[in-house]
Amino acid sequence: MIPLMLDLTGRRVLIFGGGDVGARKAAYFEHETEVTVISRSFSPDLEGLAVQRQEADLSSLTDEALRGILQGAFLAVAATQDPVINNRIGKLCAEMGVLFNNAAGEPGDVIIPSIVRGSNYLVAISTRGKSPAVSRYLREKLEAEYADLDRMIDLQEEVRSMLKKTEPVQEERSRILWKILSDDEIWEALASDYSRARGLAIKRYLHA
Ligand SMILES: C[C@@]1(CC(=O)O)c2cc3[nH]c(cc4nc(cc5[nH]c(cc(n2)[C@H]1CCC(=O)O)[C@@](C)(CC(=O)O)[C@@H]5CCC(=O)O)C(CC(=O)O)=C4CCC(=O)O)c(CCC(=O)O)c3CC(=O)O
Ligand SMILES: NC(=O)C1=CN([C@@H]2O[C@H](COP(=O)(O)OP(=O)(O)OC[C@H]3O[C@@H](n4cnc5c(N)ncnc54)[C@H](O)[C@@H]3O)[C@@H](O)[C@H]2O)C=CC1
Repeated sequence: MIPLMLDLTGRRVLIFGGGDVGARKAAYFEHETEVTVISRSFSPDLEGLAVQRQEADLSSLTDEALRGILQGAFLAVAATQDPVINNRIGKLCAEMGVLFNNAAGEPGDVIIPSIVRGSNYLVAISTRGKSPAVSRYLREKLEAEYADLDRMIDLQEEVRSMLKKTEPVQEERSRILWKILSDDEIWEALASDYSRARGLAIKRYLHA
């Protein structure tokens, strides 16, 4: 398996099963595209999410009826607690070319990762399905360790464009950017005062 960053605009995502896990998966896609949750009951966690609901008892639906629901979908998530139902949806998705994520049952062709995000970056973490708790653990570590990453990216972007005008040698530009990334004092300053961090970077590495 390999990671891809997807633009889901205009693609339909379906979540089968509206329990706590279905609600978490729905929240994952909520701001990206149109999401419909199909279930016979709906968790309170779904309240306030911008998702459509469709009430249905999946075990009483024929394959033909399920195919009708899946028609035109880009990705489906099976999140009922019944692996038989989930796997059945997976089989139909495979036939129809719909991407499939299985929250409980035989793995589909998509894994939902843990995500660390800022306005300038996106990190997706997976253990290839072996230990979701480790994915979450790693996400929390990264969030704590790199709380100022957004500001470092801003600083790198700024210095990088300054260097392009003033430093003709590419290796030298790269060396300076790495120096800034490796400077603990600049990271420390970024936590509270961007302009001080920026000043330090310029003084130490651009006018050296
Ligand atoms: C394969 C995968 C399929 C998929 O859903 O795509 C899957 C499967 C299963 N997870 C289960 C349990 C837990 N899942 C979590 C948490 C998350 N699970 C997520 C993804 C994935 N979970 C995919 C693999 C990801 C990877 O490759 O690492 C995350 C990353 C994303 C998200 O869901 O949003 C999200 C963390 C988000 C965050 O906080 O950053 C926790 C921890 C917690 O909640 O504290 C627990 C309890 C502890 C534990 O069991 O580890 C069980 C039931 C096991 C049982 O019955 O005992 C199954 C089914 C099974 O294993 O059969
Ligand atoms: N992939 C993941 O990240 C995780 C997966 N799990 C597993 O995911 C499964 C779901 O967990 P929860 O959401 O906590 O369970 P839950 O029991 O709270 O929710 C299941 C939902 O599926 C619906 N449902 C079940 N059978 C149905 C049917 N025949 N027709 C229509 N709707 C139906 C129920 O109405 C309910 O809304 C469990 O097997 C759990 O072990 C658990 C934790 C994380």
